[in-house]
Amino acid sequence: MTAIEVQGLTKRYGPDTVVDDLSFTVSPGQVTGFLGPNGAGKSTTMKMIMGLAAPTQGSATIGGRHYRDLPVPLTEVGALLDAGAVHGSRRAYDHLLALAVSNGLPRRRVDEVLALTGLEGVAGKRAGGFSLGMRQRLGIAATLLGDPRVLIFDEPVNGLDPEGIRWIRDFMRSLAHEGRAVLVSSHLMGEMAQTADHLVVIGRGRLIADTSVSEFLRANGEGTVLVRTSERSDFALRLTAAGATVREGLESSLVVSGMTSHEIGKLAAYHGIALSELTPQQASLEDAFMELTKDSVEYQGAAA
Ligand SMILES: Nc1ncnc2c1ncn2[C@@H]1O[C@H](COP(=O)(O)OP(=O)(O)OP(=O)(O)O)[C@@H](O)[C@H]1O
Repeated sequence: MTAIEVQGLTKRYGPDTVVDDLSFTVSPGQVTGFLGPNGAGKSTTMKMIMGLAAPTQGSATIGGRHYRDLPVPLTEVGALLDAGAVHGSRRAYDHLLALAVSNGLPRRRVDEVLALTGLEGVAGKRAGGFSLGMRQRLGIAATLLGDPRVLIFDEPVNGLDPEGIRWIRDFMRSLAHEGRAVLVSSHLMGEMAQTADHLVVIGRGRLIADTSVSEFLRANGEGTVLVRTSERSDFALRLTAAGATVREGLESSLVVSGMTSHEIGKLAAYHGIALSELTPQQASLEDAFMELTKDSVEYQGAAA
């Protein structure tokens, strides 16, 4: 069953439509990256999924039910929407215990989630003294108390150092490998490309792209090679015959996919064709993302 289903979801605040007829699904067993520039409506969408904001129109369901109809929500869905939401004076263990008890969950889950998130050593310490990375881990531990099949994280790597980012990324992936559905928001394409299997991209509250990461990478130039030669049409035919896909690039260049630059160089040598350029293209995902969301960002800028 689809883990999260968002259908025609719309949120208006006064005259502003911040989420606009949004539909997408989040499937089990994968990390779905929820991407969009600042102010695109990601947090608002997540809040509506979690029953923290009421949709103006449309619906968001978890395992086929609205959040408000889940008998024990923590056992179905865990969400980290704001890592700062922990009382600084509370000890990590007590924070988790209070959540477990108030949700009717067994005490042993507290020890289990502390171990899962590598916080056993600091269980007795006050959260106020935690680094941002530790607070994020504590927030993630809380989402796992009810062992839910669905997890939602809003910008979990914001402000973390590379080690913290790496830990969160690996953890999200392991949760998905266990068959859980993981929805994680970010405004950084590069980060998502390394973490997610699937991407849902929004701008100005509207759906811009709903695609697998591999498809996105393919469509945005990863693995192409720029080739220049005076024997352009001849070499294009040779490349196509060898199984490559060739299209025209700027200034009489060829953009080749499906072959490495090494293979292309060897093919040229074999046919005695001189190349004046042979350059593997570094796909800039951030560029592709900016291009994709350009209109929504420009709108934001003009409105600000
Ligand atoms: N309670 C509210 N009342 C009025 N406007 C709101 C409210 N909450 C959010 N907004 C507006 O809705 C838009 C979308 O905000 P949202 O926080 O969902 O975006 P986001 O994609 O999560 O961005 P960010 O990465 O900056 O958090 C913004 O323009 C924001 O100002």
